[in-house]
Amino acid sequence: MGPPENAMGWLPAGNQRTQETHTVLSHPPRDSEACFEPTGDPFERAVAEAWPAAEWRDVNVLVAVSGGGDSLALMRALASLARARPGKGGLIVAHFNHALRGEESQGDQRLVASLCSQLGLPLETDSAQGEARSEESARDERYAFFRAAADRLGARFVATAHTADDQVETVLFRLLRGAGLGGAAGTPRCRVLSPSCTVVRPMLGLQGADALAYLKRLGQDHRHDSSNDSRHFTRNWLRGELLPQIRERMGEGVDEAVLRFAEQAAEAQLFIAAEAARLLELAQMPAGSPGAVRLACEPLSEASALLAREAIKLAWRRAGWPEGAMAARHWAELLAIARGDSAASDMPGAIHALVEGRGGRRAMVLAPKRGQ
Ligand SMILES: Nc1ncnc2c1ncn2[C@@H]1O[C@H](COP(=O)(O)OP(=O)(O)OP(=O)(O)O)[C@@H](O)[C@H]1O
Repeated sequence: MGPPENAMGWLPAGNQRTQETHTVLSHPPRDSEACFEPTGDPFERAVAEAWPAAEWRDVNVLVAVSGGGDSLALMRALASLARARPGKGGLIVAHFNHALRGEESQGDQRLVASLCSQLGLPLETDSAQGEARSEESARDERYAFFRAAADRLGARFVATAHTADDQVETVLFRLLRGAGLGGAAGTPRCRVLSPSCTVVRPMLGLQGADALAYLKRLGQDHRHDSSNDSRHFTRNWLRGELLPQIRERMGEGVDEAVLRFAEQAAEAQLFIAAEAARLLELAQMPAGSPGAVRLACEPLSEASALLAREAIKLAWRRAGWPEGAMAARHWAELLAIARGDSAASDMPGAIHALVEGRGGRRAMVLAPKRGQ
């Protein structure tokens, strides 16, 4: 589906109401000149530099707005930039009400809705059906909502307001929990959400303090998420207690140091991924039976352990087998089997590994166990 268009570049009238749980409110811009006058504000310039308007003004963009300071700043900046540089696309605000904080969650939604109405931006919302079991499941629900909304509204991008502060927290948090190089690379600037939609994070290089200063200049209120004050969740403790202590002890430069490390990790990860894909091309053989994966052992034995392990992981991922149950020792075991250092065995996730052939013609076959 191409991006819907109408005279203003917003949604066609027929798209304004599509599902019971979704609402798209299209308001005539009230006091629009005051709202949209490009201010030449440094924050807007920084957002424009990170994500040039030429990349998004001719397509529909969902702006993910929670009601907190970062995402309201992104919404205001993109709205101002869109006004300064009109195109064929439109901004649509997307808010997911997790309904985890009672009246506070309703207040978040009201603030987002009222700002949409003030700026003349369409709003797409949905609410959680039950209480999310974990932060992960809440996030999954939110991204499922973004995916469905982007698909239905023909949005090419979902823009989120992750900042450099979020990135520092994410990288430290993952390292402390035992991330590999990929995890240490942090949140990517872009990621594919669906075949037709990409998540972009134009504020990854900006700080939350810049966003708040911008809102202050605009006289724009924002919401405070009281659950962030609780130290119950490790991530909040890291943000609220550990990081301030680290900064006090080691200076503000620690943030830069963590971000530089994350960038290097991302670069290294990209390089390794490309090399692993090349190695897999050499190793992959016709599977023989449906759902199975057959890999020639020779190229895997000759390559470095790092690349061979990554090639096996890639084959596993491409087969669509779950990675959750695979710990580092399981990947190491598969590698040892491929290299002839260990006998074939059962892997978690109901996959069986066996070795066929001899010498230079050995192949490792991975296949779901019978009856699974
Ligand atoms: N309820 C929400 N509705 C719409 N957008 C949201 C909502 N919550 C978060 N977002 C978007 O996601 C961004 C990051 O939010 P937050 O840091 O809370 O998410 P996270 O779960 O830590 O990260 P991730 O989105 O990578 O999983 C926000 O700045 C905003 O753009």
